[in-house]
Amino acid sequence: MRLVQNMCTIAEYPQAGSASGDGCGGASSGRPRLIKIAVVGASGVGKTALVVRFLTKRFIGDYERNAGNLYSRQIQIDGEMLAIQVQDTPGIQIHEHNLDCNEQLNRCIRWADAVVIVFSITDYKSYELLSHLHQQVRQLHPGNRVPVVVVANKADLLHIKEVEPQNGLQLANMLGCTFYEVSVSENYNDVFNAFHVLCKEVSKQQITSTPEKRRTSLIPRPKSPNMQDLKRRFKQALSAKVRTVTSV
Ligand SMILES: Nc1nc2c(ncn2[C@@H]2O[C@H](COP(=O)(O)OP(=O)(O)OP(=O)(O)O)[C@@H](O)[C@H]2O)c(=O)[nH]1
Repeated sequence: MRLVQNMCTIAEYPQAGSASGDGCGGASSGRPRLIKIAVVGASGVGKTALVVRFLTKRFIGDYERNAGNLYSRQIQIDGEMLAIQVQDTPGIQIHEHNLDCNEQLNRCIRWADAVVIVFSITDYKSYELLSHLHQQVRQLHPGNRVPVVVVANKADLLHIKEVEPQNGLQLANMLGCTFYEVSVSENYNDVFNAFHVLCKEVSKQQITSTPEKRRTSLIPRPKSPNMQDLKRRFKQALSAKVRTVTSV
């Protein structure tokens, strides 16, 4: 795993639509296709722990408020090597039911090909943020169905839960998102599956959209008629007609 940069420099990374950032650079340039994932959610829900667990299999037990780091790693999915960039974002605050989404967070969401929204089953407020965040993603990607996975974390802390995991599932279904209940501290496989499914979804989108673009550019345009040739053939036809008329 490689920690790329602090997210302040995120703009320096390939943007969606650029040669390596639009997912179509891999096949032609030999570079692996790039998949960019933003991990968002309230403070303390386990975003950093989730990202680090996915990338290193290790669990971080310490809590340190983070400013947002960008991690990169190559992983193989369905036989293809993909370059994954995961942006960990600072915890979001909610003020009187208004989402305090700063420009930094918006930039991360805009940058991403896919989003993981994390809440903790031990924190009802973090659950309430879920639909606000989902709305924010849809607003920042108008007309583009960016895949979103909802992760309900800290499933090992059932004795202090404030949210029924079932509620998380229902809400995720309503929003059209895939749902995963995980314990980052106890289970690596569920964490891996959540990211794996997301990467597969993005990869599928990239593959289906790219050949389409290519195909349309490869379809041979009907040749514009050669005017000289048309004139010649027209003259020929005319003179043949004239000949037929005079012979009659
Ligand atoms: N018991 C338990 N603790 C967890 C789990 N996931 C994360 N934690 C702990 O929760 C605390 C917060 O985790 P972080 O990953 O730092 O949370 P964060 O969402 O990145 O927090 P911010 O940086 O404030 O946004 C840490 O002490 C983690 O060890 C889990 O599945 N179970």
